[in-house]
Amino acid sequence: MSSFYHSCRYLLIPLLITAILLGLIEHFQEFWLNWQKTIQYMPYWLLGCATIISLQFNRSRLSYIGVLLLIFYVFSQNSTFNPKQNELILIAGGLIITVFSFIKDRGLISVHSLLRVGIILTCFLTAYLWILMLSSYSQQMLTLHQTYLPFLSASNFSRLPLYFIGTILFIKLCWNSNLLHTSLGITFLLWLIHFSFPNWLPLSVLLNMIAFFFLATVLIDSYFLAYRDELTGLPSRRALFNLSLSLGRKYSVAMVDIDHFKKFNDTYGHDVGDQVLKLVAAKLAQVTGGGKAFRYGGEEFTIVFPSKEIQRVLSDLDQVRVNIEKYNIVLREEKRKGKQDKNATKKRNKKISEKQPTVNVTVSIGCAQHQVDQNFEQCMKEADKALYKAKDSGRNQVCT
Ligand SMILES: Nc1nc2c(ncn2[C@@H]2O[C@H](COP(=O)(O)OP(=O)(O)OP(=O)(O)O)[C@@H](O)[C@H]2O)c(=O)[nH]1
Repeated sequence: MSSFYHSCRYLLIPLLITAILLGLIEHFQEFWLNWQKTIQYMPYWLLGCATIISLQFNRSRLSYIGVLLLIFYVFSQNSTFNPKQNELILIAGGLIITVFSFIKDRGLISVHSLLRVGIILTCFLTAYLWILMLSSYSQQMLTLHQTYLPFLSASNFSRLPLYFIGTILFIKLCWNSNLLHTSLGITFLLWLIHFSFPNWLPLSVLLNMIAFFFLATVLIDSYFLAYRDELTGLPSRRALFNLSLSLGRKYSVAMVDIDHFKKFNDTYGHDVGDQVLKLVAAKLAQVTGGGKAFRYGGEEFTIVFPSKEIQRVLSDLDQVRVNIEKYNIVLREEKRKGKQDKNATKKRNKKISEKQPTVNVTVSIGCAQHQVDQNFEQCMKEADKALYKAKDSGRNQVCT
């Protein structure tokens, strides 16, 4: 369920937005056609900005593609391509986008830049060789086409490598969906649309859309970097203090701490400890009663109940405590050592999956209600005192 939610958030929703945007742009064509001159200049600015900002935020793949799209746009404004050149650019572009979805972001001025330039040239060379093969061995290709893929039109057959890599890119997006990959997928889609339906929407409009997605990716990613905890996915301490500014007079705060977590780490290792932190975070995120969970730091979490008195949240907190206590955590061994340990890890994994050992953790919770003349930090301190009380009284309980 959570992976479906993840796919929806990072893949299906942006794809839906793209489809809606395309529909709206087409529907309101007569309005924006009056602005066509301005729209024609916009890709220079928008793509230029997207390229520079992506670079600033270490999203060099978007910068590379932004620069290539700008170069293509400049050329297409000043000259026309013949059909073979068109096919070459289409296939090479598709290849570059797909390969870029498999490599990592690196600084622009580094040894990796040479590799990226090499990749771009190789993609052009591969597309060129395919086009050359189509024309040099036209008879053999025609036989191949008619024997194995007769349902494809001649133009679709010549784009076969593109459809093949498009499928690979789509599988990659489903497998490992994040905003950057989705942005690359949408670029691929709009690229294909431009070459398949050249008279549908002007290139400038499609490039403006791509620039919009690049900018949105960088901005949303930076927001998550600033306000989300990377390990657990919960909002971070910064997000907690942001929320505190918008709280009214009535609210309750709970501090949650995993019991004997040091011992747990020492027994099972830091990687398993991380797994447990993620699972506890997932349970805390499901707290009822309108509570919002945050990772405060280390193995400590905070839950804020806006507009709630303490008496109304204690049962919700106790329920979440029981949920965590009852949850059987299946231990999964993670790859945490070098290659030499691979075989040993495989053996361990096999053993674990045979026996499926499980562990349980408990949490202690301290809760306080905001008092008049108290600020947020003071209220948290009260919750922290209650947490110590819960620890001193034997742990695995909620105290006020
Ligand atoms: N795996 C993992 N461990 C962490 C992380 N952050 C903090 N810890 C560990 O959490 C443990 C906290 O231990 P303590 O503060 O001594 O408390 P405790 O063992 O939970 O004991 P009580 O709170 O008294 O029940 C330390 O061992 C930290 O190394 C993290 O991100 N991942």
